[in-house]
Amino acid sequence: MIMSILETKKLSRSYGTFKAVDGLDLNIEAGEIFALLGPNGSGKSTTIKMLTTLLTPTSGEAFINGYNIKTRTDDIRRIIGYVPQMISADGSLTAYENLMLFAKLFDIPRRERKQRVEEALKFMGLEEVMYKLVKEYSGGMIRRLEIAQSTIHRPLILFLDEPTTGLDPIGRNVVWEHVSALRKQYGTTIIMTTHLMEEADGCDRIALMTRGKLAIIGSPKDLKDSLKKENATLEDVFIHYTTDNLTESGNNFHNVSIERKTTGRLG
Ligand SMILES: Nc1ncnc2c1ncn2[C@@H]1O[C@H](COP(=O)(O)OP(=O)(O)OP(=O)(O)O)[C@@H](O)[C@H]1O
Repeated sequence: MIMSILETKKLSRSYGTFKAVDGLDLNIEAGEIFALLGPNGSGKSTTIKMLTTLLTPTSGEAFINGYNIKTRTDDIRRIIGYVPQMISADGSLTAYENLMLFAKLFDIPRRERKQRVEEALKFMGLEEVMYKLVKEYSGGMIRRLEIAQSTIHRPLILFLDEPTTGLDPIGRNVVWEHVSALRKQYGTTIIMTTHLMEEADGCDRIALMTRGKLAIIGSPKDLKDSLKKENATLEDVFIHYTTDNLTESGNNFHNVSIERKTTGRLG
């Protein structure tokens, strides 16, 4: 039997009476590159925050490497890395100094720190700029530094919240290459949120969320095949599963047709 490295059972989180994540069931295998996809406000970041122990679930359960996220937060923090949406590197320090801070934070033994920091910077392609101030870095370089920071302790799972937002296609590709290399070299499981179909298409599996619930889960091919439409794209999948049924929305067919007739008369 293949062991899941991450499992959630009816995982839920409410803000007041609003259910941001509503009964999420997920199983993620070790070494997968897994994407959480969905419209703004569908609950992706809330899910990541619960799984990284930053937010307590309202109900349901989740296990990471067998540890319960409610009771084993310290154990979980030791085996995960997290790159949030917001910038987490200090611009007034060099990359080397930023990474040294994280090496101390993660209790890397003093005698190993220098070597581990240099290795991590090299792995992310930053060895030539490691003594430059981070405020002089491009967006892509900052992202790679943040990934180096969050993986200095060689976590089993790396969580990335929209890792390539705001980057140009070249910066995006470089970040993506380095993320893939982490999986290849260290077997790191990667769980990311993204709004980019192209990025999701490169993942092993995708969980498409809408209104806090799982709409569909599977490989990019499974998702496209589910539409039973020739040459379906992930964008088609996204629209199909996340756009409100016309009869459910305020702008239903009846309203739209009345509006169009009125527009026609005005024209
Ligand atoms: N601290 C909070 N208090 C109240 N509501 C919140 C809070 N954080 C998130 N929400 C709401 O919960 C819902 C889910 O938010 P979340 O940030 O998880 O969505 P998301 O899918 O990550 O969105 P985006 O793609 O825009 O990052 C949204 O409606 C959001 O407004």
